[in-house]
Amino acid sequence: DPHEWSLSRFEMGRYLGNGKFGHVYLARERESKFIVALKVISKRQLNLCQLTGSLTREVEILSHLRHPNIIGFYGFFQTQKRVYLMLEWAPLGDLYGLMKKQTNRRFSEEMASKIIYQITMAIGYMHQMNVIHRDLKPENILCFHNEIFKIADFGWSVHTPSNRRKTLCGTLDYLCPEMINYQFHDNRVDVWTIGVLAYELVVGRPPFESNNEQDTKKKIMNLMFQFPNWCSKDFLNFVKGILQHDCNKRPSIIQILNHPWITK
Ligand SMILES: CC[C@@H](NC(=O)c1cc2[nH]nc(NC(=O)c3ccc(N4CCN(C)CC4)cc3)c2s1)c1ccccc1
Repeated sequence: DPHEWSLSRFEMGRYLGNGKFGHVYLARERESKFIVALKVISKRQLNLCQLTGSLTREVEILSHLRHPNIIGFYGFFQTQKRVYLMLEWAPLGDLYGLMKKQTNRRFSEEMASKIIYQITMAIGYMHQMNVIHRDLKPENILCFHNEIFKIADFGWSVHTPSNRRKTLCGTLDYLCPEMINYQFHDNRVDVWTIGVLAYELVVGRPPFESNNEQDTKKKIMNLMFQFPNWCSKDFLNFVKGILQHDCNKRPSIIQILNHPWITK
């Protein structure tokens, strides 16, 4: 581009919302009139929480990922105090807001299945690029016209070494299962979240929801969740297949995409 990106090249629009370490605004590039979502992150807050690394990783990851169900990233610029990410504009807001507007504040199984299909395609692409998202939830999925949905906010994503498991210590041979669960992230964490997301979109609340963290953790560790009686057999089978403690028993991305609840 003829000259550097800077804030002066944009007309700032309305405030759209906020996330962990920043806010997002609508903005229009003056010459081209191109609309973007400008994500503004304060460096001070990042430094305070030693999270500059996660922003660098987010920019690094976003600039390498290109997929129809991952939010577009056009570049970034910074001032003394802030970093600005130029992101694709999603006109219908996030999936959490859209879900709350549905009848009974939840989606039909048919609609939820379409959403899960698109998100799973994006996750599968990310895993091929050795990236795990780690923070999949309705608030981090943005909505477009024609029932298109895209993953946003890679603030907690990391690169995984391809197929090798990252542990903090020693070889896997001597680690007991619960230690393993807490000692490394591999891309099956995203598979688990696809199951949680599917449940929330269809039922209207997450499977292990409780009013305090301990109870939620207890429900997760003991796999305590039920389905309302109106859920289909395929749906029960889909979610139960994914929400398994032993990550080796969880389906692969391909198996998820070929499940009857997705393909029918
Ligand atoms: C997903 C969180 C993440 N967000 C992004 O990266 C985001 C990137 C990006 N692109 N377009 C967006 N659109 C909106 O935020 C939006 C919000 C509400 C809207 N409506 C309200 C309801 N109305 C009926 C229709 C219009 C429409 C668009 C967002 S958010 C983030 C993370 C950290 C800091 C800031 C933002």
